[in-house]
Amino acid sequence: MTKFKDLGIETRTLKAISDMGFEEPTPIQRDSIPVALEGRDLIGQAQTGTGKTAAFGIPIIEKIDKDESGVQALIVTPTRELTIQVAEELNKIGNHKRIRTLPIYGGQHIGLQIKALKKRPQILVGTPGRLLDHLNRKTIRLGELNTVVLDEADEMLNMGFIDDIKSILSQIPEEHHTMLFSATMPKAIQSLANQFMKEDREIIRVKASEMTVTKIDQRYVKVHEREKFDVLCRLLDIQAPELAIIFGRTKKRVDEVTDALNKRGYSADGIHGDLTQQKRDRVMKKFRSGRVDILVATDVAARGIDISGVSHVYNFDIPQDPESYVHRIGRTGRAGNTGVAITFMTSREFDHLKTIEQITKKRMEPMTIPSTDDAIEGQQRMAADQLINAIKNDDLDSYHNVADELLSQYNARDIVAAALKGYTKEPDKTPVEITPIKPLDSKKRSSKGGGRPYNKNNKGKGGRPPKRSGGKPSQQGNRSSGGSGGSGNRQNNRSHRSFKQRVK
Ligand SMILES: Nc1ncnc2c1ncn2[C@@H]1O[C@H](COP(=O)(O)OP(=O)(O)OP(=O)(O)O)[C@@H](O)[C@H]1O
Ligand SMILES: [Mg+2]
Repeated sequence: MTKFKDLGIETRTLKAISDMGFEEPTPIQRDSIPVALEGRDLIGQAQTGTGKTAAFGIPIIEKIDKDESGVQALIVTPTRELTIQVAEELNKIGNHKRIRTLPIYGGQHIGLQIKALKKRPQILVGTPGRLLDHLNRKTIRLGELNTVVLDEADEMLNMGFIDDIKSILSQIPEEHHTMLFSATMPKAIQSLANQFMKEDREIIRVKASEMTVTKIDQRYVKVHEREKFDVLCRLLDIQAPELAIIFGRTKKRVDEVTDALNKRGYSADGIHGDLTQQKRDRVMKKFRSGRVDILVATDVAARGIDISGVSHVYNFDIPQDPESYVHRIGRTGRAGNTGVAITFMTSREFDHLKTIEQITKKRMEPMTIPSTDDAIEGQQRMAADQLINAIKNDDLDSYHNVADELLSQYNARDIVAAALKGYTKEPDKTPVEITPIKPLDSKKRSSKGGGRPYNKNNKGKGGRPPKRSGGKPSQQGNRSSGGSGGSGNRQNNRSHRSFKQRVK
């Protein structure tokens, strides 16, 4: 079995890798690192969550020359959140070598970025728009650059970033090497490779019979549009995800589902391209730290985002194309963990489901809609788990006197049942407002091109363009919460459901 030290990596980087808890290289790392160390161009394709970041991050750190003062490596990513995450991972890999990586993304104060750039980071990670902005202002110079990575390269094509990328690449020295990484490499990527890469580029594809990770249990539920939200709540009650991501098609959808979940006592927050960067950062931090357990998102969170503990992904709306499906469900089942992905499909979207299955070469198992009774039982089982957990882990001595008193007066079965009832979140019927959306039009999808068509008018500066979250989102902020009432008295908020907290 190949070890990191067999790949020609120096001690300080090996130490950093070991600090990160990586014991041995993943296949994409094993195959890519030597090629990248040689300075050759490469296209790397491997399933979601299999360590592509370190596959380019480790050789980049290895090749940085600390005696040079300019930017030596540039990583371009499609979203701000991914930029932040990739920069964090590179800072970890370069920790002992003291290599500085700086994230550069739209929505963040440009003055602060200029200040940080003056500290001379050796590596930049950024979104195309903001990088270009700095290049135009001459606050970033790439005269000493020797490595460029396009992470999620196909997505940057979909988003119409090609012209920005061309402009960026036109400002770097002739002598450089380029790496493209993604879990999906539709045919359109070929023209990108022809334009930007050397002919002797290496294509590294980690062989897998399916495009998706086998450890993700993939299912679909056939639902009516109007049933979707209630079915979602029942599934959450039964499956009790550790952390879950729910993908919706539009920004409005994300706002509505987030509000509705909170009204029903779940702890959810939403993310999409219309939120300020501060809000986006806050939401991601809350979700990463587990302060909310449900992230409701447009596809803005589908690519590359790595959050441990995401046990379930729900496609509240079936994704527009198979690539989007692969990336969305790939937010779970990462780094060898298991995961569950459930896709809601209305009867007119069957063609879409079939297209996804064809491209991923994986069948989704049908699932029947759980009943309210199933949901109640699911909740009771969760309550029982909490009780058992407390019996095993908590100091219960101070409760024994009262417990003995109860046992002398009541039957043990009733006492346990009452305790369980106290911890059980009974099905919540609080009215919520979810505006129905039209099913996907099956004619829209062309499976050949691989993803959404390139549309340069959709380009946005430094962040997500408005296109794929659809709708007319700018007016969503003042939406009334509908005739729900009674949302303030929830006591079953998920974040307050631990046994200890509820006892108090
Ligand atoms: N060699 C390794 N051993 C153990 N864990 C690893 C290793 N390499 C990476 N990881 C971890 O695996 C997780 C997924 O890695 P990463 O985000 O790089 O995946 P990816 O292939 O880029 O996925 P995506 O296609 O979704 O972008 C991260 O938490 C990372 O820290
Ligand atoms: Mg990645």
